[in-house]
Amino acid sequence: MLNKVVIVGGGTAGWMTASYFKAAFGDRIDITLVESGTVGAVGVGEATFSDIRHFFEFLGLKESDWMPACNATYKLAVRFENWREPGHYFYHPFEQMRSVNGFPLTDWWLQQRPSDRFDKDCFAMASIIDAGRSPRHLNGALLDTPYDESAEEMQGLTMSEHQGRTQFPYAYHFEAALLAKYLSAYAVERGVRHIVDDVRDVELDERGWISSVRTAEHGDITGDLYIDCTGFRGLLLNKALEEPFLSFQENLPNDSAIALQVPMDMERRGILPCTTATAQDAGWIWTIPLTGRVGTGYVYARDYISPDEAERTLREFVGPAAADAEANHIRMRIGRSRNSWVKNCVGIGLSSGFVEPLESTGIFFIHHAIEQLVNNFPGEDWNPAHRDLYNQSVAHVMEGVREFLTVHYATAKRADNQYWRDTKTRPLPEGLAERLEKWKTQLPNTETVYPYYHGLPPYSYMCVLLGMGGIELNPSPALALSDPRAAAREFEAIRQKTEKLVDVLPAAYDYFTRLG
Ligand SMILES: Cc1cc2nc3c(=O)[nH]c(=O)nc-3n(C[C@H](O)[C@H](O)[C@H](O)COP(=O)(O)OP(=O)(O)OC[C@H]3O[C@@H](n4cnc5c(N)ncnc54)[C@H](O)[C@@H]3O)c2cc1C
Ligand SMILES: N[C@H](Cc1c[nH]c2cc(Cl)ccc12)C(=O)O
Repeated sequence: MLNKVVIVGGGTAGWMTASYFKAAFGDRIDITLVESGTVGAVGVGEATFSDIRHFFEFLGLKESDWMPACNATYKLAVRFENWREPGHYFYHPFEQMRSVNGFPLTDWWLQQRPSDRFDKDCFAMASIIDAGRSPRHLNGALLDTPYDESAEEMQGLTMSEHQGRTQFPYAYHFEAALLAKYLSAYAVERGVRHIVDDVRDVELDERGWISSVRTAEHGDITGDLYIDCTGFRGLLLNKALEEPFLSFQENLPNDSAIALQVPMDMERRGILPCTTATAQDAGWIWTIPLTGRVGTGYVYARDYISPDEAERTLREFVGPAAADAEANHIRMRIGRSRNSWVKNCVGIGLSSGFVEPLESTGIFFIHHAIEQLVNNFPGEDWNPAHRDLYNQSVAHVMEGVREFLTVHYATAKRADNQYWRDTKTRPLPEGLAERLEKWKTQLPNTETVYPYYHGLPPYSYMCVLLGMGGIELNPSPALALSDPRAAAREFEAIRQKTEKLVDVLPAAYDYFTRLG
């Protein structure tokens, strides 16, 4: 039986993989995780997709178990500030797009324009976030949505099976290092062998497959399957097996980040329950509220700004609270390994691929990769079809997200300096130019977005196009011939429902005080 797995790396990817495999296979799998005591994890990665709830569910963990341990908060959307013009913002929320008479509500919005805010008119979430509300009532009940948390048909599905069935109303923010610690305890309790040591060498057999990893103090560690979770280094996949890395930089030039962890009195500040991405002269700054601090960072392109200037900009943006915070400068490798599974090695996490964290896709990539690897787990015969299916699925997810992020820059109205002007003339991933043309005629739908599963539904594209404001969008001509009253009623219903929810939902901070 093929059941001996060696994971190299103890960041988010390593521990998510170890704990999920234990939950999936129990004692029938033998896992050793080796992580360096000297090379740290990247230490960022605090915002997620709502799908991550299936990960915790799979592990049998409740929010009340893991959230307080990880200083976690709720994320109801990404809020984009200043991408169109100074002072403008919009949300990309976790909320299903409604449709009226077969047309998405955003299409009706283009025709009726009840206000200048598509997000407030079409979604309840925008006003709930503006008011700093929790998506759960103090008794733990979810805000008023059609989502049934306990519905049987919602259990045990993979992320791609869930897509389109429902939209869970929130994701999480958490402290990456605390999550890794929490998951390591979970995995070790269930039998994962944990070795703290440096992998110095990777031994290959005569076929070029990995036969062992050589550590500094624990000798050679052997397994059947090796998971490379060594981050941007790609020690096994890219270095030992020489799998090439395909860069996305011609589309997405941001190659660096500087991160700060800023302690704050969150009771006084309050929690805005979303990730904020504020456009800057050479990139953008993320702001992520946790229960005891704010995580923030500037994602930028070195071609346009130096690391020192980026650090100055970030510190100014945060203000005096950042004075004592230590800067973590990070060089980002943007793109993907040509294949993430090569021979008996699978790269998961940053070794497999990464795009800038504009839509918080890093942990989603990891979760997706783990689900796919469990579904395609190799047998004794190493049937290459499993490997090929896996590689195809991982490539589609990363290529789709590459395209989605490029859409943000290509369609942002901001064009006030060279960085932002260049975003309009960069090469586009193959097929995107044609899709952008289609979206000018008809808002994105399942037929016209990137055609393979990549985690983002068509409504996510609608939000970005309507919010960024750089291309002209038109309502479907059919709407001029249609009865407008049902759509008008829907806008009014959303307005009323939102008003009520803002009134009755607790402040996000108060909810977490209760949870902790
Ligand atoms: C600036 C930035 C912001 C991000 N923000 C988000 C976000 O908001 N949301 C999101 O989903 N994702 C985000 N990500 C991505 C997220 O951080 C990663 O996907 C996640 O942390 C996984 O990292 P990893 O485990 O692959 O690598 P790492 O965290 O780098 O871990 C690598 C591990 O390998 C070990 N290692 C390395 N070399 C050796 C060796 N020789 N021997 C033994 N062990 C070794 C290290 O000790 C470490 O444990 C962000 C990434 C960056 C760069
Ligand atoms: N897989 C979906 C993807 C998704 C749907 N709406 C949003 C909003 C934001 Cl900010 C990120 C991702 C998604 C999910 O995670 O719900």
